[in-house]
Amino acid sequence: MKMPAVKYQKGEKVMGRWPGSNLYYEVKVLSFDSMSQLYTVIYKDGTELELKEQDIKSAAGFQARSRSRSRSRSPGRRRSRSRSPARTTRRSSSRTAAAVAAAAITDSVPSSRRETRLKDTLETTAPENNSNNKHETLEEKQKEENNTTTKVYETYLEAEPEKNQARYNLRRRKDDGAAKEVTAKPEQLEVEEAKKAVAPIATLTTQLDFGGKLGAYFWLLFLPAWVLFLIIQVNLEDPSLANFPPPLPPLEAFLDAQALAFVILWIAFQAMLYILPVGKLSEGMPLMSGERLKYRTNGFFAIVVSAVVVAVALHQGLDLTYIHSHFLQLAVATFLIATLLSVYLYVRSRYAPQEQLALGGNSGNVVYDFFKGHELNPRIKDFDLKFFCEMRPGLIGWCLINFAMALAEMKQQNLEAPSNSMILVNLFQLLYVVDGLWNEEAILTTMDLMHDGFGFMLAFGDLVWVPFTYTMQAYYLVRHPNPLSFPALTAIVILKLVGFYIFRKSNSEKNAFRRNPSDPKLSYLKTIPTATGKSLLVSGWWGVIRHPNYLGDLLMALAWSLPCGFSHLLPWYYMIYFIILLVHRDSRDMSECRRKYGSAWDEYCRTVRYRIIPCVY
Ligand SMILES: NC(=O)C1=CN([C@@H]2O[C@H](COP(=O)(O)OP(=O)(O)OC[C@H]3O[C@@H](n4cnc5c(N)ncnc54)[C@H](OP(=O)(O)O)[C@@H]3O)[C@@H](O)[C@H]2O)C=CC1
Ligand SMILES: CC(C)=CCC[C@@H](C)[C@H]1CC=C2C3=C(CC[C@@]21C)[C@@]1(C)CC[C@H](O)C(C)(C)[C@@H]1CC3
Repeated sequence: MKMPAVKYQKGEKVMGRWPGSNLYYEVKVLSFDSMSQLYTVIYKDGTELELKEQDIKSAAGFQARSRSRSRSRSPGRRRSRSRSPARTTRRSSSRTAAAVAAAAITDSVPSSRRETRLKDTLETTAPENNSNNKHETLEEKQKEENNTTTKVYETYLEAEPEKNQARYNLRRRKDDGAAKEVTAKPEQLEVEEAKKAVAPIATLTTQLDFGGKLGAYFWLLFLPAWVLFLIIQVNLEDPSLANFPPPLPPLEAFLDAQALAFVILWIAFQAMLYILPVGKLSEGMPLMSGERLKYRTNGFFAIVVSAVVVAVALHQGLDLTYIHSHFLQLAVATFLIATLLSVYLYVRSRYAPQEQLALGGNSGNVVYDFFKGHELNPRIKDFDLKFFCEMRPGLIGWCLINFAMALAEMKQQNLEAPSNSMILVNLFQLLYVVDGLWNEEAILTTMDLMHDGFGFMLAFGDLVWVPFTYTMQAYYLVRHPNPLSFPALTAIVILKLVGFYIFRKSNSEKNAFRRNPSDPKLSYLKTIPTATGKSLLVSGWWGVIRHPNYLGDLLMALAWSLPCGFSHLLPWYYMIYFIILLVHRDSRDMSECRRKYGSAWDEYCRTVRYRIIPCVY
């Protein structure tokens, strides 16, 4: 069989396209892999990538074309015609190819800097294929108008993020040691290569979160103990810390077969609602492999059906105050289930294919990996365990428990209706959950779904922590009434609504942008392109602070604790925990984004200086 000729030879200097952009840089061909039909090239900054032939142009042809086209262009353009990437580097020797790509900035940078950067973009653009021609026409226009500049350029980049992902090997060849050899048939190569492109490498996780291996031991013991402590302490007549430690109930009081049966029934019921072919099938964000998973986003339907079923059961004489009187046993039963689930998740993560693993959770330490979780989207057929656990039994269970606490309060305090404080806590948290389920699709662009492995931390968090500690305010109010004056009530409601508005608007803005960056409704937003092909919002909510959604969430958390008054610290536990959680989450996210977006992220951080509270933090 005659082998096709290799177009570019080893050592040859050619122009290689930078992944996710239309920028071409001088690169040297290192090798050609006839199996995958990919060239390994090295950029001037030392980056080694694998490129397809169509993303390489011969240097001579590239310059000739640039020159002839430049002649017919504006003087500004002509002046720069012979500029090579090398010259770009000379002007600012520290700028790498990645940095230049990332710095093809938007309207947000001061105009002088913008011009300089725009030049980089224009001068290195190749005119070869149709899309490039389209690009170029747009650029010409931009140059003439000189005000919308790279916005158009960027829209073009963003229009094809998946294509970009599939076409480049973003993995540095230098790190390639652990990659498997390609043994697939030629027709499979395209897909296999796309998968290989950004698949995580089977290296050990070295950067450990949550206090590392020792931290994992600590959290594994502390988190369940803290839940038990809260439940026992808050139920004391005087839950103040002066009564710490609370008297421990006898061991047999922790376990209750009936409570376990209720929990299993509840989870099974939610699982049944989840798999019903009702509601939208939403697409998740592209995975490392380029694939997009489908999720049944019928959470709102699930909570409505659950409410109807609970109402019918109440009508039939079900005593929901059982939840209050057996809170401890229900929590222990749920903890057992979460632990079993985590063991299952740990075991299956050991057998999961490379491309389905999260970056973390592979430290080699069983306890740490069990705690952190390693498989990104563990599924049984189409049943997504992480999505289900995060959005259903715990979240809807939270509302059920709150409602049960309102009934228990009426029973305990001989009331005809729940107190105002209890009503506020119930309504506020119901709004939070219903909103989360109504906008269920938005969870697909959050950190948990996109980056974190599913292990004990999330399984326990979703199934135990959320329903049994987020309900602490309602649980507290059952035995510790806190009457509210009308002005206090009004102020708390306003605070909740302001927080909710910020939370919802900012989450929706990011979600809409991530789903369709070229959505005309978002065209007013300024963005920073990054070398990955994705952009970062730098105006709108995400231009005010780096985590506007956290700010809204924190204001809401404040509104949930205020109805409990200031007599005790425990109903404020959620507020304190949430500040710690979000500050830690923000720093985790910062490191992750810096790793992903490099200098573009630094540019974002320089532009948007504050993390969660404007002008403060
Ligand atoms: N009640 C609770 O217990 C909890 C509630 N939450 C809430 O859940 C929601 C989701 O939170 P979380 O997942 O932590 O984080 P975010 O929804 O804020 O997601 C962070 C990701 O958003 C993307 N991003 C960051 N900055 C920008 C930008 N400028 N432009 C575009 N995209 C950007 C990045 O991902 P990429 O670039 O890869 O798309 C980043 O990794 C929040 O509202 C939070 O308050 C969170 C934790 C607990
Ligand atoms: C201490 C410990 C075990 C922490 C685990 C953290 C989890 C409890 C939280 C991580 C992210 C969460 C989110 C929600 C609930 C809490 C957990 C699971 C969330 C589902 C609540 C409802 C919101 O509308 C939300 C969908 C935005 C939110 C997403 C993140």
